[in-house]
Amino acid sequence: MGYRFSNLTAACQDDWRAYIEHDFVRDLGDGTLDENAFRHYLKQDYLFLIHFARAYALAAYKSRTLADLRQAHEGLKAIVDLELGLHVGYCQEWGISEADLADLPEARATLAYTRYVLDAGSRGDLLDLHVALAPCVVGYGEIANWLNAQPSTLRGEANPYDAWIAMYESEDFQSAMHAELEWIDARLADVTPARFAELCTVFRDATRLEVDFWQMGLDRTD
Ligand SMILES: Cc1ncc(C[n+]2csc(CCO)c2C)c(N)n1
Repeated sequence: MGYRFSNLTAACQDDWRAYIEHDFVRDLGDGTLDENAFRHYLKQDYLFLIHFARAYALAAYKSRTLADLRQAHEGLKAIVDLELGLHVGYCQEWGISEADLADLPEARATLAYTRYVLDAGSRGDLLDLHVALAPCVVGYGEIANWLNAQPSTLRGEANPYDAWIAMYESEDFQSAMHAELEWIDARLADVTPARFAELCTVFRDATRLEVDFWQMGLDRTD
């Protein structure tokens, strides 16, 4: 008993490192990532964000307290009112129009990951849902910090992906990540070992699906 978020990453260290230090991430950091791989990722990420917004709506439905309901509402609003708009603008800078995004076929890796999160949350409680979302929310913050610690990472105009790194290292994003960590830490503090084992499975599976999402970008698979 007395678990914390770090016990989840420790329980699936190999999968977690494979996600944080994926070749897609390394190439993005040193600026060598194939531009078409990045475009493929950006397009699929638009669909990912839409389903992620649905997951926050599911979190609202699963909330037992006003505090949890407000948190889910904030997450949903952030994606629908802010992040999707920013994403569409960012896609345009990469030559992807709104029309391209509107009739995009969903890649298998996007389908698998997003529906897995929604299913883990539907089957379980609010903690299962947050644990399924955590590789996304916490992982991208950790990736930005990991990239900044690598000597091979190139920052500024020399790297076409600099804006991507800047987004996830930003204070706004890092503080949202810490709020999520605190929420999960508080709930993990009193779960039983059997319950923790269930949550580890959810966390590991979602992490593996993040790895597949990066790989989909590199391979440009549908
Ligand atoms: C495959 C994939 N995984 C994670 C993120 C990052 N992300 C998406 S929504 C969100 C929560 C903040 O509202 C975060 C951190 C992404 N873009 N694409």
